[in-house]
Amino acid sequence: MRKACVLGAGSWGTAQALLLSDNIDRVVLWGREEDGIESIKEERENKRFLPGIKLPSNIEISSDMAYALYDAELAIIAVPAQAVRGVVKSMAGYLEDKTYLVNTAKGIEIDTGMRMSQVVEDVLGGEIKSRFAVLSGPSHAEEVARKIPTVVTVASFKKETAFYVQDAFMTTYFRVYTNPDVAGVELGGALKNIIALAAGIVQGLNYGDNTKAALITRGLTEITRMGIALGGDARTFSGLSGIGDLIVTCGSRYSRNLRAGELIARGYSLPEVLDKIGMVVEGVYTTRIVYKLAAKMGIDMPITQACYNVLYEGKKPEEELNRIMSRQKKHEIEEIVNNIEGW
Ligand SMILES: NC(=O)C1=CN([C@@H]2O[C@H](COP(=O)(O)OP(=O)(O)OC[C@H]3O[C@@H](n4cnc5c(N)ncnc54)[C@H](O)[C@@H]3O)[C@@H](O)[C@H]2O)C=CC1
Ligand SMILES: O=C(CO)COP(=O)(O)O
Repeated sequence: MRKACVLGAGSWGTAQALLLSDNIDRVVLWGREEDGIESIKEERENKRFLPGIKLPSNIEISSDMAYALYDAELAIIAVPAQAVRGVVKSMAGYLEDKTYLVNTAKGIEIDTGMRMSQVVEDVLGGEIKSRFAVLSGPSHAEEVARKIPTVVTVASFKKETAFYVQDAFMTTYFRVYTNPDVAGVELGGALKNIIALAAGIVQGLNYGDNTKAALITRGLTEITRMGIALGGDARTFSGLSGIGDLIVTCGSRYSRNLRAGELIARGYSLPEVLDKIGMVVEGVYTTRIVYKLAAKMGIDMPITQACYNVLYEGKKPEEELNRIMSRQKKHEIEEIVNNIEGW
């Protein structure tokens, strides 16, 4: 009998348990007791994070990490990025040699600037790399749980691991592509959340579709610039985990980062916004660390800088937008100009 476990009983963890339960005999959804594990167990529904979706009988609910990981061929990490190190530390004693480990958190560790694969390796050691993968792409829990066609990417250092994870997740409504570019896939998923916050801010200010389209497009330029500098392949940012995720997160009514930006533009303070959303808003943390990394590395990231100023320096969104619009004139794509003599 095949067994998998999902660590993190929020919206994405619950949606992934549902997804895996279509392909794998037993799925254990693990969460902390304070996350209402007992009521999820009794009601067969995660009313707080994924209301309206009943959990099938092959999903077990547990707050016992040893039980969740025992004999599992696959373990999924689905907690906020800043909690990944702690969760990986607590699973270390129970993770079996045969278990594949897949991270789905989209973020960068604030204290270290590490990507999630680096955090996992830092805790578990280099041997984990051959069994590790990252799953990312445009995929809101609310739609996946309703079996709405969704397409994502799995990246791994090892081809066989990527193929294994692809098979484990693929269903008629969930299609998975493979990609060897772990850094690129991770960075696309993390950096798009900053742009989603900015898109929410312009939406909240009642600017039009022109502004949003410009922000998405220039946001992709910014993501790609930093993504390459941190080790990603430029082509990955034109894929599902790059522009794909950017499109969904800047347009979907389910996007937490987009909604958070909107509330900020309407004058709510950051703590009020986080309280109102009630789920993790990864872009708030990613903005902080990426702003610092960009300054340290000398990388031009005007949208990230504007987000940082609004979130952490008390600057007015309208003024930040004005500042971006009136920067010095530029070519759209430097690389094209550099290759044409006389330009
Ligand atoms: N919700 C979605 O549609 C998607 C979310 N993701 C990513 O998945 C990650 C988790 O997001 P969501 O499930 O949406 O967040 P959420 O806010 O819905 O749930 C997070 C869960 O993790 C738990 N948690 C927090 N700290 C913990 C810790 N130290 N130990 C154990 N559990 C802890 C929370 O109590 C909560 O149950 C994020 O990085 C997000 O970007 C990725 C793709 C889609
Ligand atoms: O990454 C996600 C969907 O792919 C979820 O993040 P948001 O809810 O901010 O869009």
